[in-house]
Amino acid sequence: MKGVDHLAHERNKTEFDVDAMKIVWAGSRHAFELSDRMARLVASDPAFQKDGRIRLGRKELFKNTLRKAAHAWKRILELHLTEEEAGWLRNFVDEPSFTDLHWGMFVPAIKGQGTDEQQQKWLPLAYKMQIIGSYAQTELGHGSNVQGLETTATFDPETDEFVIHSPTLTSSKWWPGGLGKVSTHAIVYARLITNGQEHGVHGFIVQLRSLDDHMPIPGITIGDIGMKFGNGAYNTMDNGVLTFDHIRIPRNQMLMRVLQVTREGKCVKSNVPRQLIYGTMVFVRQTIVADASTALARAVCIATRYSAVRRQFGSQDGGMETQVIDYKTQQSRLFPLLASAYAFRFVGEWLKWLYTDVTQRLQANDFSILPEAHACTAGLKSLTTTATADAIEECRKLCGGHGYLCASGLPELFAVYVPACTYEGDNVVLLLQVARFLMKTVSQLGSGKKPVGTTAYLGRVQDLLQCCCDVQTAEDWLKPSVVLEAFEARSARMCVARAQNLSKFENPEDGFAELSADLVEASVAHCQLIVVSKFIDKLQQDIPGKGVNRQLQNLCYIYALNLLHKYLGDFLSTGCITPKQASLANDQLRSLYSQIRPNAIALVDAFNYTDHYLGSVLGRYDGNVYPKLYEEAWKDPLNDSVVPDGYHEYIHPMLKQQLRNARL
Ligand SMILES: CC/C=C\C/C=C\C/C=C\C/C=C\C/C=C\C/C=C\CC/C=C/C(=O)SCCNC(=O)CCNC(=O)[C@H](O)C(C)(C)COP(=O)(O)OP(=O)(O)OC[C@H]1O[C@@H](n2cnc3c(N)ncnc32)[C@H](O)[C@@H]1OP(=O)(O)O
Ligand SMILES: Cc1cc2nc3c(=O)[nH]c(=O)nc-3n(C[C@H](O)[C@H](O)[C@H](O)COP(=O)(O)OP(=O)(O)OC[C@H]3O[C@@H](n4cnc5c(N)ncnc54)[C@H](O)[C@@H]3O)c2cc1C
Repeated sequence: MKGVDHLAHERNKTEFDVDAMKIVWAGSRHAFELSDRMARLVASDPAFQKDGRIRLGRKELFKNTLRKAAHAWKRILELHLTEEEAGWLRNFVDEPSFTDLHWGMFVPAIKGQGTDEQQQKWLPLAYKMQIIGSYAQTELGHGSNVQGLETTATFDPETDEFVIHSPTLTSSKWWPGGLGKVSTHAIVYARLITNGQEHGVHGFIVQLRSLDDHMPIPGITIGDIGMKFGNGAYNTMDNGVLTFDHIRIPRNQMLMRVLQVTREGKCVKSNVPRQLIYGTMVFVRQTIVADASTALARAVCIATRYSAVRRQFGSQDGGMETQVIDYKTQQSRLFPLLASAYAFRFVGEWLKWLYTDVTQRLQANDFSILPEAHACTAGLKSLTTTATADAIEECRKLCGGHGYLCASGLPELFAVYVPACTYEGDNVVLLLQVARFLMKTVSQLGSGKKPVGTTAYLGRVQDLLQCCCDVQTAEDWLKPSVVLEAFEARSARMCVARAQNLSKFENPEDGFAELSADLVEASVAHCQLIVVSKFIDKLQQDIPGKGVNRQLQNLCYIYALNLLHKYLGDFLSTGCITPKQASLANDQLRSLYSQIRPNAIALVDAFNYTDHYLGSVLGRYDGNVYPKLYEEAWKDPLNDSVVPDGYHEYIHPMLKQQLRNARL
């Protein structure tokens, strides 16, 4: 059987309506149709082809990215695409570039932190790309500790200007994407100083380069910080270094939604909380969660299709060998990742809803759920990006040797994805933020303050500390209430135990530092509970399509029970479940793998990825892996000549030398 036939045969086994699942995956029919149209538009345009990207040198690679970004903008204007359509188009171009920062951080920062007048002035310029913006927060010396940033913005009342200055080497802005070679402007985060007094870190709109000849504004030193991990990958981005030598900007270029500086240099607080200065990060972290499911789904799609095509061992009577997807070990590694892709999709959908809700409340001066929004975006960003980065590497291994070839698409996907564990907040630092939120919530339980939202379960802490898991058979693990209670009890018990340990310290900050590794574990448990509970919520919705809900149920329980298996130590040590119940969960997991198996290919087809977007010979929709892999090898520049360049200089003399030695 050829690879092509393998996948056709697999698709015949499907037990659910794949087109209906495509809509579930996309979020709505509208989102499906729009993303499908944009994916095809990009895939059919030769200007967006990606072949050979990994072989380009840095300069060529970067210029190629500039060309694609310009072409994308041209098509957006020609086709009068909406903002939503344009976003999808850029996504399918599939190449990190300065436009990510412009649309993803510069524009949102002005929207979130700018006053109405500032928005009216700057947004039209940004929307028409008459200016290109970056987000310059991190410095050489500080990234995580935002309050430790050193760049200063000193108000000069004589000229009604701020003087932006880099007082030390470590105050150099370092990392901002799009900054190195492209951006004309940036939101620069700096310590505000007025009348000799410091007022914390704020954002300022600063012009960096001339709009006529692109030269840096006098007093600004700017460049790229150098090559990053992997070929192609994130090297299409010009992450930059930037220093200021007393650069003057008008007073009205400080983003003043949170704090206004008057003509006299007086600081006037508005009614919005200071934390809103961090609002852009909350927004981006939320988008990163949605993107995690996309990246994970790509890797899983490649590994699943290839696992159905690949055969090793097991031939009987000269018959065909076993498809590697039929090995239980392969299933136990692959199917939880497939389930995670769906789980992250749905939690991403929910997080988007939460973000929209918070934004609307903020507009109505209701700031009550800002701490929860911060904890959820920080925690879920950390959980989903860590899991996705690990999963991409696991998918590479699931594809055996061929997974290591760039033609598999996995090395580049890994290299481009892995910094997501660091940018927008180091994943451990973010989990510590969640831990602070959880410990605060637990400490307030005695005062009668009822926790709401994702921490509502902590309001039932007494019950959860005593509850006994009610599982007697493997089938009992398919009850949503049972699974939910196990995850809630585990998280509640871990939080309470950490809070009790913290209370033994005289100084809470000392305790927090000493127990930080344990606290991070409690944060992970809490975030996993959120993902499980949002998946279960999804199952309660009316989901149309033959067999679709059944598949989602299977995936949901695979996600939950695999976590239970992986974090068994937590569940057993907190006494939420017994070893016997854990063993039943494992039995159920194996049964679920068997049920998912015939649907695996259709479940990845539901992601609706074009071959262009996947960029993988192993993950091709038609399964025609071997002929294409063979063809691909001959495209390598090393194969341009039969005898390699360097033969006469290095190989031939060596061989001759050996011959001479042999004769001696
Ligand atoms: C083959 C494939 C090829 C190509 C592929 C193509 C495409 C790529 C594919 C995949 C890529 C995937 C996704 C890409 C999508 C987007 C990303 C694009 C680009 C990335 C650009 C990156 C940008 C950046 O990194 S910008 C810099 C980000 N920096 C950080 O995140 C810094 C982290 N630090 C902090 O956030 C904080 O300072 C802190 C850690 C929270 C520390 O604060 P601390 O408590 O010490 O002190 P504070 O006084 O500051 O805070 C006290 C108080 O405030 C509350 N708080 C803190 N933060 C927030 C917040 N954000 N919102 C609300 N409240 C907040 C905190 O809880 C305290 O509250 P209490 O006082 O009540 O306790
Ligand atoms: C590809 C990429 C793109 C980026 N783009 C941008 C951008 O556009 N704009 C921008 O402003 N920035 C950008 N950044 C910077 C990024 O936001 C920071 O690198 C990130 O926030 C981490 O900060 P850091 O580098 O200071 O790490 P550090 O904080 O120095 O982390 C080093 C180690 O210390 C640990 N650590 C730090 N603090 C604590 C603590 N309190 N407790 C326990 N452990 C701790 C961390 O877990 C980590 O293991 C980008 C970074 C990358 C890699």
